[in-house]
Amino acid sequence: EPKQRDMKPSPTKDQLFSSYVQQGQDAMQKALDMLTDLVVALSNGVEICSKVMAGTRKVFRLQVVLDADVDELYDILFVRVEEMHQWNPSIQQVKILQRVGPETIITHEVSAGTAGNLIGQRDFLSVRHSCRQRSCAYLGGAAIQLESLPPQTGFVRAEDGPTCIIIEALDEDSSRSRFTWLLNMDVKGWLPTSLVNQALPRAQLDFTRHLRRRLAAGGTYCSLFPNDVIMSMCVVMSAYQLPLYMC
Ligand SMILES: CC(C)CCC[C@@H](C)[C@H]1CC[C@H]2[C@@H]3CC=C4C[C@@H](O)CC[C@]4(C)[C@H]3CC[C@]12C
Repeated sequence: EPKQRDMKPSPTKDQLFSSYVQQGQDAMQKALDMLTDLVVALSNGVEICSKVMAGTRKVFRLQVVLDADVDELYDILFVRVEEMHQWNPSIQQVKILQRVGPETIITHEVSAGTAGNLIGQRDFLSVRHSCRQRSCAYLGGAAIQLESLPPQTGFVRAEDGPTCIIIEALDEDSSRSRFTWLLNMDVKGWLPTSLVNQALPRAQLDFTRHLRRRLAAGGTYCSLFPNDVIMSMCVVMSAYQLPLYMC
């Protein structure tokens, strides 16, 4: 009876938080399990690993070696996740809504509706869980629902997850890492499957390209102005004969 359901006490903060941690851990485990029995295909010379899950959803695995150690990648991808839009034009915003604990956060993400994005703008509500180990880090995530942030008009609420990213130090050179990302996304909306299945691996490649550029810029990366903008500012400022330290 609806009346009785209304009377159910709402969960306490502790109960809520431990359920978020649990959802994050479950997502990570589910996503890790999905990484088996992938099918390799070649698309325009790019190797794409995928498999079709129950139903029609296709999941994609991207695996690359990056020029960064596990700490740096963990820092960029988890600790400073809110800065992601500064180096990744596919993302408009990542906002941490709630810090559930040192390893678990609730995030709201908005993708950019840029020209290269065949799918259009989406927003996501996720629980993200991380597990930092000596020579590797795991980042897991799943879509969640929050009464405080229901799907907004004008936005298509998509679902990212269960998903995971595995960052492992290379045995032969721990200043480099193997980056494995399982993308398992329901983009929602009425779109042909073939278009979605083309756009998703492309979004993964784009992400990697931007991440590589961010890593190459390293510690000198300026969050407010990309390097090329700084250079042109220097040119303009020196034209006005401003002291160079102001550049
Ligand atoms: C194809 C269209 C709809 C979407 C394109 C943008 C996609 C690729 C973007 C939107 C939000 C993004 C996610 C936002 C937050 C995180 C948490 C971080 O710890 C690892 C990266 C990860 C998991 C991002 C991966 C890339 C992502 C899924």
